[in-house]
Amino acid sequence: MSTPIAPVEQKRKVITAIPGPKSTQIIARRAAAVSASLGMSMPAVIERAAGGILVDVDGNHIIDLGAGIAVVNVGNSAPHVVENVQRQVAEFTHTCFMVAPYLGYIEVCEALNRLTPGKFAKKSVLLNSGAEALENAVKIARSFTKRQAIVVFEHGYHGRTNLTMGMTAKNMPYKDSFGPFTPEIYRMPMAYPYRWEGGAAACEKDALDVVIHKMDKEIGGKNIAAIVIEPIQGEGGFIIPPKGFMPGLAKYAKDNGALFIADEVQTGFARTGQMFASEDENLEPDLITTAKGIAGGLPLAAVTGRADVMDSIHASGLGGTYGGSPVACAAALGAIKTIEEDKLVDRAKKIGAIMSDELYKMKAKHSIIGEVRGRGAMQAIELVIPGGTEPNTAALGKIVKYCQEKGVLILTAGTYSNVIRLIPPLVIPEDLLREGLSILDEAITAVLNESLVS
Ligand SMILES: Cc1ncc(COP(=O)(O)O)c(CNCCCC(=O)O)c1O
Repeated sequence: MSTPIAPVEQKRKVITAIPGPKSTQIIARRAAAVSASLGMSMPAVIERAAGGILVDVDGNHIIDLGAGIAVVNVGNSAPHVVENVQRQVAEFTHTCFMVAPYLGYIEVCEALNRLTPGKFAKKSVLLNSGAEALENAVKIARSFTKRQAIVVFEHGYHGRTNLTMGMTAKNMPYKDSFGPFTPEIYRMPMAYPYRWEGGAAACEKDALDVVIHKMDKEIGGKNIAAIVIEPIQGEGGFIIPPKGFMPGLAKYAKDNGALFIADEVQTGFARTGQMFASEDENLEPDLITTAKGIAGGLPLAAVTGRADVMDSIHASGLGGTYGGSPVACAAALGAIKTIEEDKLVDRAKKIGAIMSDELYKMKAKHSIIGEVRGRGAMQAIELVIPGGTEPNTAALGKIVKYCQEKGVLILTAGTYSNVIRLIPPLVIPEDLLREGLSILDEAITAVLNESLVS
């Protein structure tokens, strides 16, 4: 057993500039060794992390409001995850589940089949990344329905592989120069209340009809293999469709012999204050894709859905070398145990209420905030030029930089690069969360004052 390591103090500490001297040296090595294409939201090289804190190599303690893009919902190095992984990695690391099976993979599938919405028999297949889960969900849908058309939505994000780039809406940075993309992907308007012509009421009244009309006239319902949508669009900017939109799409799919696929890669595993966001309107998707929060930081993803659908694929039509690796499965069982034991679904609700309250207070003070939106521990503000709805991308960068310099990591999103999203670990202590939010408020004030001065 490895030697115990000191706990991470849950306190923000900024003892050097960020990046500090050691980070600066390592980042220079990063520049020399790593493709310049890779992003770097926070210029701080991390050496420890737990709870709501990231510790960099210079000893700075940074408040983490990003959770590695909604991955470490249970926190970095969560005890059950560490314990399971240490045991598993010492027992065996890989057999390839298609070659020689192992219990952990089966137990993760049993948990997914139990935890996902749907009062029908379910089965699962495990993969390595969200994009791979989407790839497999589309394969399964096309094979089951014997159809090809895949319906996706504006502002949607589904991955960076060729198929999932085609499904993803935003060109830069995800798609530009990487085409051609696979055919038979059809993008529909998204029910985006804040930016719908006529506003939220018109969106609730008209969006579903607009989409159904387009699917009927431009694709033909009988040609659709699947409708794929995120219950809350993540990279697109935490866009929440009005009530009725998702159920309406699910009904259309059912009425036309297509599958309804919920992409819960970012919304899944307690993030939204429910185990899965699909529960919010009692959706029972034919297939659900999951990843991110599933395994406490280890790479794992899944497609879970109707057993008749999952069993319709010819022998060995699904597979891959590493999918559902024993170590990732051990981590997932630890993460799921943590979510259930520590009641992180309820915790996400509490975190969401705190963040939403504070964001609305900020909105009352700052006209730069066009909208506050979110569900559970998945909250966002959309930044606009005061007095209108024009996206305010310039302010976004300045606010993020200010927060970074104060030792707070926040992430951005949005088709127009004007959304600040808050997706902290669900185990973040309340005082740290509130401190991080207060620094965000301070950042907005500072940027606004600067713009008034400059
Ligand atoms: C809904 C939804 N589906 C699919 C995916 C893809 O999951 P992978 O594990 O990144 O492949 C995501 C990943 N989102 C973060 C992408 C980060 C980046 O690449 O810049 C998602 O949010």
